[in-house]
Amino acid sequence: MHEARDVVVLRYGHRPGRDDRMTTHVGLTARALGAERVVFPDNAGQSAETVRDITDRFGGPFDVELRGDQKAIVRNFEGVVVHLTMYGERVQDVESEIRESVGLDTAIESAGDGASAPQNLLVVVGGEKVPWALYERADYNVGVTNQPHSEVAGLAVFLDRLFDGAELEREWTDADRRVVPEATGKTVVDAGTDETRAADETRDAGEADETIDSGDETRGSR
Ligand SMILES: C[S@@+](CC[C@H](N)C(=O)[O-])C[C@H]1O[C@@H](n2cnc3c(N)ncnc32)[C@H](O)[C@@H]1O
Repeated sequence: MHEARDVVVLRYGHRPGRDDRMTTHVGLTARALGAERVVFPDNAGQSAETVRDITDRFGGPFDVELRGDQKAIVRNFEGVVVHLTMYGERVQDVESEIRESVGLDTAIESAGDGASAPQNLLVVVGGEKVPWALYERADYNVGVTNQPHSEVAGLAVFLDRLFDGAELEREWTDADRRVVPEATGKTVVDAGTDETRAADETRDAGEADETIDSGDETRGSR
């Protein structure tokens, strides 16, 4: 196996109020689907707080960073930069090359000698219009279909392709709570003891729902 590499998601641009819910969901999706870290613009403190709160309750490891220098992060990133855009190359055409470059291609990993060293990966998703320089700097401009949709949908599909579904089996550490998968119901247990919170189960699941939605003040649509 190669040494660990980091998958970092960068939310490029944020309009406070209008983008709160989308930015929060970019962070939650990055966390849930296998990234190590999300970087938000420094005016997205409310979204950062929500994602940190979910991580505290439902586990990690996962880091949230607030940074004001997004152009510099992209310019100076040491590793592979993927920019998700509807104008990009089809994800199904480039996913294997990207997986290989970050050491996630199982065929290459098992090849041992001769396999290139894994690199960190920066996945950039936009909000409002992103600068042309980002298209030029990116090692890959990748489209999840060449149809307009959302940064959350694009990120989710891209990460699942990147990890080939392995992220769905992830174990979480330092969680207070764990959701029990079931056909019907909303059961949450104490992660440490696995003791069912019988009386509180519906309330706890409801709290998580509320927190996730807390960035949505329905202040207008995109
Ligand atoms: C709602 S779009 C806005 C795009 C903006 N109008 C522009 O021209 O850059 C916000 C983000 O969603 C992502 N996105 C939208 N459609 C996509 C697609 N088909 N594939 C990959 N990412 C997509 C991109 O990261 C984009 O920056």
